[in-house]
Amino acid sequence: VTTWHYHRATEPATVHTVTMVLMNPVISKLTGKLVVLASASPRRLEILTNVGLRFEVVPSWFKETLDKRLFKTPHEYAVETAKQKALEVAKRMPFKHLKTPDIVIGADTVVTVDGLILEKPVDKQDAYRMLSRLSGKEHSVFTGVAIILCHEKEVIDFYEETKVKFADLSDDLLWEYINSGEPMDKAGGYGIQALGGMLVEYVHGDFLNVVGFPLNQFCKKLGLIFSPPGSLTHNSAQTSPQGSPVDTVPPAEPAASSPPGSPTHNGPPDSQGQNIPSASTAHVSTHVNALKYNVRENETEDGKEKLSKMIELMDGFKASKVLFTASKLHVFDVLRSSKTGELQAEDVAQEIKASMKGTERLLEACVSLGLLQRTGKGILSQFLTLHFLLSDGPLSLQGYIQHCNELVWPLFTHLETAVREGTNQHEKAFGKSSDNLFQDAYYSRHEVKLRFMKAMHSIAKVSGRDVATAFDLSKYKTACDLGGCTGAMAYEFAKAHPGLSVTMFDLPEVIEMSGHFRPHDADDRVSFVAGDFFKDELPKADVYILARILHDWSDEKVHILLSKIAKACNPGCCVLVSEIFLDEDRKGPSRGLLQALSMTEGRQRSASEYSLLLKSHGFTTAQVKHTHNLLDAILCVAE
Ligand SMILES: Cc1cn([C@@H]2O[C@H](COP(=O)(O)OP(=O)(O)OP(=O)(O)O)[C@@H](O)[C@H]2O)c(=O)[nH]c1=O
Repeated sequence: VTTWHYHRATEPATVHTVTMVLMNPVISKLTGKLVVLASASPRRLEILTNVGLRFEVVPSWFKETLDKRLFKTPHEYAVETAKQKALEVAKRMPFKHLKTPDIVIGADTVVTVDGLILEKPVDKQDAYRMLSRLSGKEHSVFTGVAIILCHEKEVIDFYEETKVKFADLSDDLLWEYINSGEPMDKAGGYGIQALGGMLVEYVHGDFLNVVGFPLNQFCKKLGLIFSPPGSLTHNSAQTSPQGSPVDTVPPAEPAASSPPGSPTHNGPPDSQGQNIPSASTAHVSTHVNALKYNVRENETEDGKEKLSKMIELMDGFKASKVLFTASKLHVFDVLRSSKTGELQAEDVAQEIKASMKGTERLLEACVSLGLLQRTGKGILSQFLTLHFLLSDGPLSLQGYIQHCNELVWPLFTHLETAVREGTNQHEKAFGKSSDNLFQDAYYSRHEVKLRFMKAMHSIAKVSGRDVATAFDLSKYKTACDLGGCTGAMAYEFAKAHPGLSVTMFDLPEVIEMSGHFRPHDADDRVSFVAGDFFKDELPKADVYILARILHDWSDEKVHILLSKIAKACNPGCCVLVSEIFLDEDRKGPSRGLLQALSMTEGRQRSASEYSLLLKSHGFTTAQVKHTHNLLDAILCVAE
């Protein structure tokens, strides 16, 4: 066990330290607490020492092996790594060192360029590859920081970005620099604080962040945590870009959502018989223990921003219903069909057969929400949203909007009961229970079935291209879209991959109606096969597509389906799962988490959870793609 104690005696002068402490009341708040820096970086030690912080150094044993592909952004990767480094030390200390720290600080610095994350070079050649990539370009340095409050079981995390531009560097200069030995223990292969400073043309942002620790933001965060009530001096620190400044985490649970390769944190209890918090089981608290409520808080910019967020949330349901109603009454179609694309409120009222007063209010609300535009002469459709709002057209979301209005809205009116009982509220909302969601709720009556299919069709149309082009599938000849509904996704795959024939497989009653949705120029490489993917034999294919399927089912049912696919697959064949991927810490996206509230037996999962489910059936994750569209995608190959 390596523990380095930092001794005050090594400081140059006591007077100097006292001045520091006085200058920084935040740092002095930590006096008397056992603060641990979970880092072997001499630069972090120096930065924190220089401001008078007293701490112990216990380098983390956490290996930086998280799968980078599972993170949407480099800073999420850096923050998660910092969190894992700090958690490892927080868990180990009570056992190996027989003391529980008050605070553990972890950090991780990465350099990003050309969409790549660069960490410490493994050898000289690697350093050369990194530095020559950085030559003549601007790059970003992200440091993720995690502060663990061990007794409160809270993790505060944040990151800082600094932009650095390198001059054009000759090979001779690069090799001379590499041979100095400086690059080897530094992210991106350089040290801006030493010889590496000579490579730099400019720095935008916090210099110390590049060196390895964003001191300024760190102090602001400490201010947020330790300021006494009534003092606003430190409460103005910016909120973590990760979300709320402090997230409360409960005692550790099995790390179901940990990315592959990350350790689980359901370790043994600490000396007080409590578990150290685990970052992988994110539980959100709206109440921040460490921040006492301050009545004048809403006078600050931050307070005002939070108030407007609250107002937005309180009114959110009204805004949704305005969109649903305007869409159902065909307001957008009516505006489009007018010769000028512009109408007076009374013309709209007449066309949609509604009262003048009601129509006027609806149109005004639509203008305020950015759905319509008011001109000198009347009301106009917003060009940018129009193609989503019309009832026809390639990118129409009308089907999904109406599904939200007719099915999801009634379910959400029973949310309280759904939360209390943990069950779906179909019976309360629609007067009948649904044991089999698809047979009983979605595909029961003709019009309900059509509405559900229109909803799935619009999602597939809007997201299909991004999903179909997410991965290179050129080596595959056949694909099977399981539960492909109207075939919209299958047609997108056929369009994106000229060498691919796609079988659309769905229940007979769905296939029967899919003709309504067939495009005029239907590609004959798409064929339709009827069957139940839980009961019937699956068509043979090189690629199995599961778009918006798995979230509807429990892990148990998912395993049944995946084992059938695994049996049908030859080595090298693959499964492409397309869903909303939850962030690894389950803090977002809210679109996915809100959808989960009206789910029946299914659940929303992160990319690594899908990856683990597939791994247990012999599929290795090849790539993950966050599309920034309605659905993300993961490609897993049979071993
Ligand atoms: C860009 C840059 C980086 N660094 C050092 O690069 C390491 C990053 O690696 P890490 O994984 O974040 O930390 P580590 O050194 O492995 O320590 P640990 O916290 O124990 O993981 C840290 O040292 C930083 O100072 C510099 O010293 N100067 C610079 O200009």
